[in-house]
Amino acid sequence: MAEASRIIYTTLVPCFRPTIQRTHLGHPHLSMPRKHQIHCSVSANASGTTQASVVDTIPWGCEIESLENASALQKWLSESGLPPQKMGIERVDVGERGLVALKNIRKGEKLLFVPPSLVITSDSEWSSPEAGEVLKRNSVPDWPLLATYLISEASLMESSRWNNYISALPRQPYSLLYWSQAELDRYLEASQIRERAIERINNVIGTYDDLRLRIFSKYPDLFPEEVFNIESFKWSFGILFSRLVRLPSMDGKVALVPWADMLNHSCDVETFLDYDKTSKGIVFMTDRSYQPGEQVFISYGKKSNGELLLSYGFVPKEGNNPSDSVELSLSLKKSDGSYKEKLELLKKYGLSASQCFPVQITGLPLELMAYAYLAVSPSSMGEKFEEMAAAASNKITSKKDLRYPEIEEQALQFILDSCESSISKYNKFIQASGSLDLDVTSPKQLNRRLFLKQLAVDLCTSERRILFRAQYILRRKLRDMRAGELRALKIFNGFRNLFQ
Ligand SMILES: C[S@@+](CC[C@H](N)C(=O)[O-])C[C@H]1O[C@@H](n2cnc3c(N)ncnc32)[C@H](O)[C@@H]1O
Repeated sequence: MAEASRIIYTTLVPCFRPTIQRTHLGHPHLSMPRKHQIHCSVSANASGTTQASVVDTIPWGCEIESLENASALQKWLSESGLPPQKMGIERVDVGERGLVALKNIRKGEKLLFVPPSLVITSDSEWSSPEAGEVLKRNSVPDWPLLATYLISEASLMESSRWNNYISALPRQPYSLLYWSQAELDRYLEASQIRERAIERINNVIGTYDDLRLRIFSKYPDLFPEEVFNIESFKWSFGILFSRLVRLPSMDGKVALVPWADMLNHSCDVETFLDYDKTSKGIVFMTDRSYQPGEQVFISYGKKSNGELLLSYGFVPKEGNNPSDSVELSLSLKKSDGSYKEKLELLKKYGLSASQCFPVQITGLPLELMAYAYLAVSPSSMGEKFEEMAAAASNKITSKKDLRYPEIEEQALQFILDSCESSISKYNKFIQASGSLDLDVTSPKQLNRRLFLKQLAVDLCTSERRILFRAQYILRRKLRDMRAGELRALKIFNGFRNLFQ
């Protein structure tokens, strides 16, 4: 039971991310139309690991480029209380479907006004009230509850009040949840996002297994396995990861907001969705003006390209995302005489012998420097180990800007070595990517592979760009330090000659 609730809990809690604060809710221009993708999925095998299997998709939702369901959605929304809009759903260059200005929209205007009655939250009424009761009695947290709610409502088709909304949702949301283990290994080997995707897939599988064991198996009439299975859960979690918003003015409540969730992400805007207490609706305030025909964007939050690929299945164009970062992994050396002592301190501060830190184009985080100090410090600096471990963690508020001039050069060299070993993995993948498709046997498979490969190449190129910058900064710093040391040595030798 404790293990079961841990699985549900971990599904909801983002994994440890030192330094960068992430906030809210998010394809590059690809040469390949998405409709040619084959639907391939990840499922659990007996050992709990993931494996690839080509399966039928779920029977509801639509192909994302289908505007037919989108017009039924607009009609239903306006009949259900959505006020007249200055935007309409159209096919767009960025994001396939999106909201496009129908009239001039000024900077600073509030748009949308989706009433709470049209918003899906954990408090929404269930078309099958008994099913909702069972989940609430078992204190199922918001995310798994909403995932089950979506499947329950979707399976009821026309009998659900959300039928028009669900029919317009993508049948296969774009997210790494839909990449097989082999695809993740093949295309994302160089990037730490591969581990994040595997962790997320396993969390979804774990959450489903937990619900099945604890609840669904006990109420098979309410939760039949033909409907509530790993395929439908992968779909509903894919929808949640790519569409759920956190509403700051509703105490951070998470919600699916029909209509608003047709807005695509742009790294150039900072505006996000929230509940407006005055108009009593979900709104966003434009931070630029739009002409009729222009696509209107919001921000899904300050997310790296890897995070956008993980949850939303797209990668912004290289250099377009000011919040982009790459995870650099540092590890304690097993040969270190103080390995055990250092590891224990790291654990005390929630860290491990191998730790990832987000590096941005603007520089390296202080936590990473503290970890590097700890990794290279000799046993004679034992009394400093704890402050280094503490500063490497993002859990403390104490001084993080540590400086130990006597080991600074070694620490910087240690980071540079990790950075260069990571760059060589990216180089290997990007160079090999031209030949990755030679073993494809069918045109359908070729299309999917080209599509995934393009996303992976875009991601790896943007991550490597940040590492190149870090490499440049580190090399320059080390060169300056070494030149300074040489100068100091020359001066010292000059003095010594003077006194000889
Ligand atoms: C909240 S939905 C937005 C509406 C979506 N385009 C639709 O038709 O349902 C998020 C999804 O839109 C797409 N998307 C959003 N912003 C994008 C962007 N800047 N580039 C490419 N795709 C984007 C991704 O497929 C993402 O998973």
